[in-house]
Amino acid sequence: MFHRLKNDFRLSIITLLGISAIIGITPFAILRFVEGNPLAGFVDLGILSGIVGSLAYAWMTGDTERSGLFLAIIICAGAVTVGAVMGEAGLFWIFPCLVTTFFLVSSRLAAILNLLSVLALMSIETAFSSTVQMWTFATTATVVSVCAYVFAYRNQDQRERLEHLATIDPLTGVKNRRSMDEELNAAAANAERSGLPYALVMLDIDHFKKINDVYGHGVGDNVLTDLVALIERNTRKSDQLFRYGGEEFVLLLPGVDGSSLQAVMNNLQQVLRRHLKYPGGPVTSSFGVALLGHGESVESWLARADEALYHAKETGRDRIVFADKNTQLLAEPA
Ligand SMILES: Nc1nc2c(ncn2[C@@H]2O[C@H](COP(=O)(O)OP(=O)(O)OP(=O)(O)O)[C@@H](O)[C@H]2O)c(=O)[nH]1
Repeated sequence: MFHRLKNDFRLSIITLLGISAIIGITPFAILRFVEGNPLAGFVDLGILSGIVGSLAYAWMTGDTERSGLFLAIIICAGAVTVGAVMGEAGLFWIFPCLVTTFFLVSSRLAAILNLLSVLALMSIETAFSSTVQMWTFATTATVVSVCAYVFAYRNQDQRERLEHLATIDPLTGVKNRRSMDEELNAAAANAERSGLPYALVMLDIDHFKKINDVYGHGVGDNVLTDLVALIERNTRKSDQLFRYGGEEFVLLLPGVDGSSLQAVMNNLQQVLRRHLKYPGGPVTSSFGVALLGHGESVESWLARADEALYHAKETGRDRIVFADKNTQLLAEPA
């Protein structure tokens, strides 16, 4: 539970706001009934049920986009209804709602929802005691919305930047090992659900240390970026490349097995042999390839590909080694 809250920003916001709203609104709902205003009491109860429903939906399905939107609509509609039913005393509820929407949906959608809510309230004659009060309300609501918009925009921008820094390898621009773990787990879950075959390739540049030692790290870096460009140009859009560490990469190939996998690998090896170069000549690579077995864990899948790569290195480099389902190694002709 804490893991989900920590890793899913919107879920944590929905949970925090949902619980705050429940704690904040419940005493008012009770008070309305005690004071003999059942209409307002039922409005509060309706809002509370909507919030609880969105919260439960978010936790059960993980679909925080839809539940966030649902929650934003409920609180805006709720605030407008409270303003309509209670008049002046109910108007203040719109202000926390105007800020909250920016945490639940995209900034643009939040701005639209806020505008619609303020216009809806302004169209209810009984909600305001005078025209001056109505325009004062409209102005303050706009100021609050604009400030919340600027804050949410900056916040989202910074979050995206942080996410980029945490998941992308700065040298090559491909995803790093951290994102790889997530993607491999997602692939294994999808394979289990849909039966789609997945292949994993561990690729390691041969004698890379020599390139660095003789020509310097700058040349080594260029070889790494050239390798990534070549692989990306010669694989499908659905394939994903990750930097596993140093001069080692992992390529995740969905939807290939058997002979098509062999063809993909042979083509990739040829492309790299032909086009990957450093000032001292061509650069070769070794490959360990493993198909995801039925019910196999990601750890075992990676270990088999790693073992196959080790075998490729041990048996002369510049080779593709396929690991079969039972972790026995099948050396392919280079
Ligand atoms: N230029 C550059 N070098 C790196 C980077 N990351 C790791 N390396 C170097 O990669 C080299 C890896 O060397 P080894 O693990 O001995 O592998 P190798 O020389 O390729 O030998 P084999 O894999 O056995 O063929 C080391 O010299 C690291 O310093 C990087 O980002 N840029």
